[in-house]
Order: sequence, then C-alpha cells, then structure tokens
Amino acid sequence: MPENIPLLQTTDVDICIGDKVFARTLNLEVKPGQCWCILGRNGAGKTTLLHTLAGLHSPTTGQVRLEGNPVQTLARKYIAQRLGVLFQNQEDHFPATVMETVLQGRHPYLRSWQWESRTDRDIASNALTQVDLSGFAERDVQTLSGGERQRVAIASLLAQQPRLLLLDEPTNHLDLQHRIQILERLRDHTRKNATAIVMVLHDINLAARFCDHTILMSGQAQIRVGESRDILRTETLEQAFNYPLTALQTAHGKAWLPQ
Ligand SMILES: Nc1ncnc2c1ncn2[C@@H]1O[C@H](COP(=O)(O)OP(=O)(O)OP(=O)(O)O)[C@@H](O)[C@H]1O
Repeated sequence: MPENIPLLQTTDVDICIGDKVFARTLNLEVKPGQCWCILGRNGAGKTTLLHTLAGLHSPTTGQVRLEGNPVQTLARKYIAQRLGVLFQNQEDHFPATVMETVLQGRHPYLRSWQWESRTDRDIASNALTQVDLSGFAERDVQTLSGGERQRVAIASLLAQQPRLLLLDEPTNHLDLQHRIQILERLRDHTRKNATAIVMVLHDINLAARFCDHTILMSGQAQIRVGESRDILRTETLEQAFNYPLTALQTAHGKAWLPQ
C-alpha cells in the first residue's frame, strides 16, 4: 500500500437514521501510527459512526474508504485481513476455549477447511500474553469474568493482525490497571507497526492520555474533528457534555474532574 494513502478516509459523509441526523459532511483521514477516539454524549451516534466506518452501516451520502477503496465494494475476507472490529458486548452461545476463540482472529488468513497452523497458535498465544491472560488458553469462555472476556476479545483482534482497529468501548469491564495497560499496549503496537486505532471511549482522561486525534460528538450532528490537543479543551468539553469540569495538570498532561 502506498504510504500516502490513509488507512481510513471519509468524504462528505452524512449519517442519518430515520429523522435523526448524526453526521453532516464528515471528512476525516486516519493515517498509520495514529490513535483516534470518538467521545460524546449518550445517543450522540458514536457506535453508529463506528459501524459506518466499518462498512456495517451505509452512510446516507458520501463515502468511506479503507486503504483507498470504497468499503462497501470490498469482499468481507479482504476487509477482515485489514480491519478488526470490537463490538460493545461479547456473547457466547456455545462453549469454546479461550484459545479457540482467539484463533478465530486467524480465520481471514485460512482457506476453507484449513486448520490453524503452529504459527497461528503462536500468534494467538502471544496475543493472550499481551492482554495478561497467558494461563487461560484452555478455559471455557463462558466461565470468564466480564473483564477477562473483554480481554479475550481484544486478544482475538490482535491475533487478526489488521492494519486498522475500530473498537467500541474497549475499556468496558476492565479494572483500572488493565484499562491503562491495554490502552498503552494498543497505542505502542499502533506506533511500532504503523497501524491505526479508532475507538469509542467515555473517559475523557483516557482519551487525552492515549489518543492523538479526537472526534467529539455533541449530538444533532455537531461534531468536532482534529488533533486532541485542539479539541480537548475545558470549555469545549463542558459544552459537549453539558457539565462543568475542573481542569488539572498531571504527569500525563491535562485531566478533568466533574464538578
Ligand atoms: N436502527 C436504529 N433504529 C432507530 N434508532 C436507532 C438505531 N440505531 C441507533 N438508533 C438510535 O440512534 C441513537 C444513537 O445510537 P448510538 O448507539 O450510535 O449512540 P452512542 O453515541 O453510541 O450512545 P451510547 O453512549 O449510549 O453508547 C440512539 O438514540 C439510538 O437509540
């Protein structure tokens, strides 16, 4: 892929469901090495936007491109080798081991009826180590805690090795230590491998600490897009969330407390 092509691009995208408008002429470019967050009020359309970026929801007008190609025209297998999506809730209707679940991330690279190779298993084991679950390979996913299950889902995406990760609330169910550790590892992986992340977060302090770009959704298609240092300002955040904040200076930069 030529280096100057963004991993993800939207051109004049409008997103509407019924009479609700979530985005108007949205233009953005996600480049290798970047970490983006989508922040905003409940119901502002964060998940709808993430699904639109993933090609799961068609924009009303405009176009979403994955590595330069319109996402709606691409084969699912081609997309799955380039794009990993974390949905809000993981549901396990059937018993499966943690290793089997993480190995699902390798399926875009297998032919029909082909078994996973030793290399696939090594990649999956390494992904489990990344999320602090190396002793869990043989556990049934249905027996895991919410935070453990969330980390298995993230391991499966790491095993998939896509160039772009779209994550809906990846810190859901995670304790304080794992929230920081997982976001740190995802960000470092992004920088090292020239991949990119777009993730929905509810915590503005995690967004400020880990994301270089922000999409701030205030509802009714009011969206600010840009570098986090320009978007994450006290007054802007107070307006977006309709709540007063106190700004603090920390070792990791600015942080905000609700008043
Ligand atoms: N298929 C649909 N039909 C009707 N309304 C929908 C549909 N999908 C989403 N909505 C509505 O659109 C709005 C935006 O939903 P979305 O899940 O994108 O919000 P969000 O910003 O992710 O919210 P939250 O912070 O609560 O997770 C909500 O009011 C939701 O009820």
